[in-house]
Amino acid sequence: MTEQTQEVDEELQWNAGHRLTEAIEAISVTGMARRLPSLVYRAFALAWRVERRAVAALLVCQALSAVLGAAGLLATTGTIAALFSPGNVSARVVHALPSIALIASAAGVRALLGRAIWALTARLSPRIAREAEMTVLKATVEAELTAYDHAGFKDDLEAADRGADVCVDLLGEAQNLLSSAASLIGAAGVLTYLHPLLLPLLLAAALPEGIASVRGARVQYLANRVTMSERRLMANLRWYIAHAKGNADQLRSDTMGGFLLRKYAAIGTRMEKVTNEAIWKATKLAVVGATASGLGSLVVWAAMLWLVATGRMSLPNGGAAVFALRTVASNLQGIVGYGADLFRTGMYLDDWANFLDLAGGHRTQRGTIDPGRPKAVTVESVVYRYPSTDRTALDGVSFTVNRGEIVALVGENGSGKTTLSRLLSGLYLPADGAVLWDGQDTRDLDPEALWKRVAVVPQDYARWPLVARENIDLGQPTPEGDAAVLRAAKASGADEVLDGLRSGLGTLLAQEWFGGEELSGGQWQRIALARAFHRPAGLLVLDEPTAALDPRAEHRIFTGLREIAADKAVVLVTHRLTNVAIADRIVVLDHGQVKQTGTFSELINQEGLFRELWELQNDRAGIPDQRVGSAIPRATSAGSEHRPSNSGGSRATTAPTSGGASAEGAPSDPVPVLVLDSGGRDECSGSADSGVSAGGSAHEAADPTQRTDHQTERTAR
Ligand SMILES: Nc1ncnc2c1ncn2[C@@H]1O[C@H](COP(=O)(O)OP(=O)(O)OP(=O)(O)O)[C@@H](O)[C@H]1O
Repeated sequence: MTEQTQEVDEELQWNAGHRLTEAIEAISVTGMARRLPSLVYRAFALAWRVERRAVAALLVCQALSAVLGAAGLLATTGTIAALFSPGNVSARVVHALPSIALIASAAGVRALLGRAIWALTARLSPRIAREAEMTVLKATVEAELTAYDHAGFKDDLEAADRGADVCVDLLGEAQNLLSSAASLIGAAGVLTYLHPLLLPLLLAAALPEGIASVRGARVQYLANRVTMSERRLMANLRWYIAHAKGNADQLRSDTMGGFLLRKYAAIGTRMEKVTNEAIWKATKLAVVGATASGLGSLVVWAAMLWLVATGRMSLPNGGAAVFALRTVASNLQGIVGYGADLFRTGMYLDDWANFLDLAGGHRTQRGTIDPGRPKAVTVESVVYRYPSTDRTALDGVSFTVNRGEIVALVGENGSGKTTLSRLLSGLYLPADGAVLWDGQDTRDLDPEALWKRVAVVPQDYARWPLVARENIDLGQPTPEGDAAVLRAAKASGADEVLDGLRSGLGTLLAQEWFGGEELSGGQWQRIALARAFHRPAGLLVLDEPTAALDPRAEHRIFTGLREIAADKAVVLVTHRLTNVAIADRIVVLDHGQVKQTGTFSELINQEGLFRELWELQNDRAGIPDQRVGSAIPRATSAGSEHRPSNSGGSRATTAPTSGGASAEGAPSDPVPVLVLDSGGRDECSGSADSGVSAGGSAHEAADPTQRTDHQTERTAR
């Protein structure tokens, strides 16, 4: 058995916030109780940010309700005392009437206040939650891109989302706790007045249940936090299994369904185990707490009976104490229950607050200089390492791209091209060395101002669920409005896409949304290019900008690129080496280091990685149909000059040969090619050697370097 097969497969898992879990485990029950006032304060502070008047009204209603509660209880005592006093019954009832009237009016006004409190809380709660969500979103948008490469960032983000969600309960719980506490204070005062022994006894009786509730809340929160990573993983898998439209075909054709469902079920089982353990633990705590408190209550009632029986408390006071005891007990229970709820909510709220701090840790804290459109962007001995790995993605890279120039980045997979393009466009900051925009370090530049000067077409461009216009102007129209959008669309070939849309620029590009239209991969890439051309940028970064384009569209991009580059610095990342011939300079990367720099003709004429890659790209000796290879300009023949004119992309000048033999001289079967026009019609059929393309150009059909990788591969098959 090889060493490799002995290794255990890594489990699919996200990074749980262990440090947070440990911190929570360390919190004592008294510590937790001490936190409650600060949580109440936090809830009201959040509400205050949302609507001050409503909060003020809420507090006034609560204070009034508490005062009326205490007054009602005192009146109860007065009523009982009057009823138990000596004299005839009617005189006693008359004597009790004012107290009874007070009890009734206090209860009525309290009921009204209760409705007002409910309405105010219901009005404020969703707004608090939205405010909390907005804060999370804002912190996320303001975080450095590299935050997403940090282990645990997304977990923390999800916890923060959850924290924002529970904010909807926060005010209700805080206000319930507050009102229980206010009523308790009134009732406790009355109880102490009736006999000082009763209140401490009652508090002692309620304590076990309180402790158990808070501990139970902690147990449940911890389980929730621990399983959060799993839940996120399940949500991701769900997306891959059911929602990802792009995967749906492969899931079926690769018969992956069963395998992924088993993975999904396994995570669910793992999660259930943790949840069940937590439920069991919380239930045990609750039972122990309730039993202890129940026994405590027995002691309290026994004590009261003893006080009355031994004459230490009068009978009327004993009657009033029954009411007071019940009120205090129910308020205590309210405090325990709402306190535990609030404590749990508070833990989620901590996640929210911690995320804001963490995002603060990643928040873009750079300079404030507005760089303007750069004349030159220089990479100076740049080193970059992704946070999750010790490997160096870029190691001492240096070069300059000037306005009006096109610099191509070339290299094998993983050599650092995309990373470098992100550093150039200020999305990442180097660990060492510097990226200079007209001599100014990107660390010192205002990131927003910098990004306004950059247009990037990344490998994975966003397919925003917006209308076509917004997908091109990105919600940032220029004073020219649609004219500028259409000009950009024309430059990228997206004008043809727009022509086919039901409502032109106003068409919603999201099929899954009612009424939306769906574009093909290449059509989306044209839109992504139009986006970049529309931006008033000084630096244009194109990362495999034509990977999904058909030969005609790709030709259009490369013939127009020089014109677009006239007033911009352009960085082009591509594996299709024919296309890099347009560049003024080519930087060849290998394992994060610059291996070669030069023009196309310089590099093609010297031994080195570039020439090696070029030859490999053009070598189709292993492909049975040698006719495909025969149309490719060979490195040896390209040695003199393969750079096309500035106005155009390279075109094959060699007509495809007919027939053909493999490298070994064996005859090969012609490869059938089916050519469809844009309407899906079978325009013409033939073999690869027929030299006919969708556009009818023999040149384009014959030159595989003008095709997408996908097309080339299909033709080869
Ligand atoms: N988010 C990330 N976290 C950790 N490592 C990363 C991350 N993105 C890229 N890398 C690593 O950085 C190195 C350079 O990656 P990069 O994407 O820049 O290469 P590339 O030249 O653009 O590759 P390709 O030609 O495949 O697009 C690789 O080793 C890759 O594994």
